[in-house]
Amino acid sequence: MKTIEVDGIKVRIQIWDTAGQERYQTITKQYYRRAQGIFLVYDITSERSYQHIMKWASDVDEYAPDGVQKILIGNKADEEQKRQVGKNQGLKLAEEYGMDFFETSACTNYNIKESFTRLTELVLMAHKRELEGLRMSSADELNLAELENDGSKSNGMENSSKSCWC
Ligand SMILES: Nc1nc2c(ncn2[C@@H]2O[C@H](COP(=O)(O)OP(=O)(O)OP(=O)(O)O)[C@@H](O)[C@H]2O)c(=O)[nH]1
Repeated sequence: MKTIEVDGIKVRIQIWDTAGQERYQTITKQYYRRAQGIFLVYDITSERSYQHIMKWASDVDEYAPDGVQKILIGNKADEEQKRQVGKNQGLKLAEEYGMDFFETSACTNYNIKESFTRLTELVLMAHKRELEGLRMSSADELNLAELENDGSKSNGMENSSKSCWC
């Protein structure tokens, strides 16, 4: 659990670090279901981990809720001398997936706060959009109900006037 401040609002976030190893995949997938935001993390010193992002992204598509917010992370930015994945490769992949992208370092703390703040911001914005959507659709339903009501009133009047004619 961590409390961070986004646009002056204190937000308490719950962070889960899922296991990357194949043998834990069955358990890992269960965590996706309740996630609101997901970091897809590769290691900039490992081309292989970058190639694996596609697999992670398709798992997320399959198991995470529709509106889940995602950010691509290239971690170990402090290990420049061992770099195998260019920053442009990260940016390109993130663009393909329509995600934001950060290079980070858990060692030096580079971009850690920034990426968590951004993901939280995206989750909050998505939540707000969802609430507005719900409010609008319930307003539509009310309008429809009113129209239907009016319709039945006018029907009623027609009927009552008809009954007068008889
Ligand atoms: N230099 C450097 N090393 C890092 C960084 N982040 C993690 N490491 C190291 O990388 C190794 C793996 O880190 P983990 O946090 O276990 O990686 P993980 O992806 O969670 O691994 P799984 O638990 O198998 O999913 C450890 O030795 C860490 O100390 C970083 O930003 N820079």
